[in-house]
Amino acid sequence: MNITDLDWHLYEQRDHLAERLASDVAERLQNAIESRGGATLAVSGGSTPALFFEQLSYAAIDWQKITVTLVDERFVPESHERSNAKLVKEKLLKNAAAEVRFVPLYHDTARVEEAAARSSGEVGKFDWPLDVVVLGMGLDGHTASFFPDATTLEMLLDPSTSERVLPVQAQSAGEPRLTLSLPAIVSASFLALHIEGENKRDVLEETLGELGPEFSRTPTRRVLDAATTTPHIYWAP
Ligand SMILES: O=C(O)[C@H](O)[C@@H](O)[C@H](O)[C@H](O)COP(=O)(O)O
Repeated sequence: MNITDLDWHLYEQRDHLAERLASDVAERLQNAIESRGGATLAVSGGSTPALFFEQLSYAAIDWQKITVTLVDERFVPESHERSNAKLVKEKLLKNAAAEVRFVPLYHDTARVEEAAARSSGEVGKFDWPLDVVVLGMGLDGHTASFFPDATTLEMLLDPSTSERVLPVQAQSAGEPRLTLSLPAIVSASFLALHIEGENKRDVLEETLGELGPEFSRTPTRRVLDAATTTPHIYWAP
């Protein structure tokens, strides 16, 4: 994978990026609805996507035929301030998108592994592959919840797993996580990586230049390398 194998969408301002990403995602979802009667969208959490979610919530598309889920989730209940489901419900599930079907990943189980097994079964009932997946990236090169210090990183990045959702234990993650698996992400018909700021641009360019063996590359690079369609990079300063 190198810079020319990606579709770059660069903007001067974050609000322009949010408008365009929302428009591109909405178009892909509506196209999926027109071709097969439904569409699936998986979004990431964190601090970057709020403006994009707000813009997407106004899209005039057939939201009642769309299912939204998360790329990853912290193992906390929706009432918790760190919940990605909370973020999505506050920023995306409103306006035109208010009634969309949302499938969270968190379950109130004793162990994150049990929650992963339950959500794996639930998202496994979707029409696969997903139509749209929007990823973020951390400054450590993680994407989804594929943290470089995850105890089971190679399992998380296993391209042959049949699991759709996996549990994650990683010191740097803050709490146990739930994440879509690598094949669930990279098989998306439209795969977008949404990053903002110079630091993340530098991290991305560094990871694209990695020459070491595959297993030593950052998780973001491993995902981009495994993508079945040309990944779209959305960036603003
Ligand atoms: O649960 C999460 O935190 C996200 O899904 C995660 O993968 C996120 O995309 C990156 O950590 C970037 O987060 P920021 O947007 O906060 O920089």
